[in-house]
Amino acid sequence: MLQVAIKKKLADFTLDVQFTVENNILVLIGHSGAGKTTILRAIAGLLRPDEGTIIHNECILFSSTTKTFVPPQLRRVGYMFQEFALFPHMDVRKNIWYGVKQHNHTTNELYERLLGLLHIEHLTTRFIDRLSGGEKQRVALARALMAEPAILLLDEPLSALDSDTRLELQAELKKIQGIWKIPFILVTHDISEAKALGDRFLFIKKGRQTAESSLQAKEFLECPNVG
Ligand SMILES: Nc1ncnc2c1ncn2[C@@H]1O[C@H](COP(=O)(O)OP(=O)(O)OP(=O)(O)O)[C@@H](O)[C@H]1O
Repeated sequence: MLQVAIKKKLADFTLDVQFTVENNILVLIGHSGAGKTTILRAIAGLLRPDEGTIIHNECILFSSTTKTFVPPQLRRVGYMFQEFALFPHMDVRKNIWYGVKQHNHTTNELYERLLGLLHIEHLTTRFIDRLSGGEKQRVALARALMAEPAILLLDEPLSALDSDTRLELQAELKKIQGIWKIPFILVTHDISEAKALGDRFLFIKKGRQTAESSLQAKEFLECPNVG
């Protein structure tokens, strides 16, 4: 379980949130500038909160009290950015293996499995600038999972895609979460995407959570707190 209780002074307000994530998908919803990406950056270790704790399975990743700050490369947090952050001068294979320290039987097996799961076997020698948006998304997801993260953060991962590809990849993300069984935190502005993917929802407004919910998708439609 991931436990987050942090405060961070930002330009216009103070981010102040407390939540937990089990091995399922938590969706962060809120207007642009509400603080969603800042929460992900704090969990990944790319930003240091002013106060609070971030604890994963009893391992303290951040604590202002004990002055603990585990650096990003030691956190086992996969982060899929809005713009994918793939390397254009490398082919798909190199992108997926980037950052993996060991090439052995286990990692080779994982690589083959991810190619199959994400239907990208035929793309391994293709350069990134020759891929469609949906293919890039799959490669970025394979790269994030190849590092065998204990937590996966997804910042609007499907926002650049057409609606058919989006639906297809939503189903794949859900399936992969079911197989990996680690906490996923997903940021989206799209309510139908939130409903399709989320097990729980956290509504963020000016750095504060306005409501937390484990409502089923149908009931979620009527929730008045979105935004
Ligand atoms: N390191 C920082 N120091 C101070 N203010 C920051 C910092 N990073 C972001 N901000 C500000 O904090 C607020 C929250 O930004 P954040 O990127 O977390 O929002 P968001 O909800 O992810 O928005 P979007 O949906 O547009 O991506 C914004 O007003 C932003 O300008």
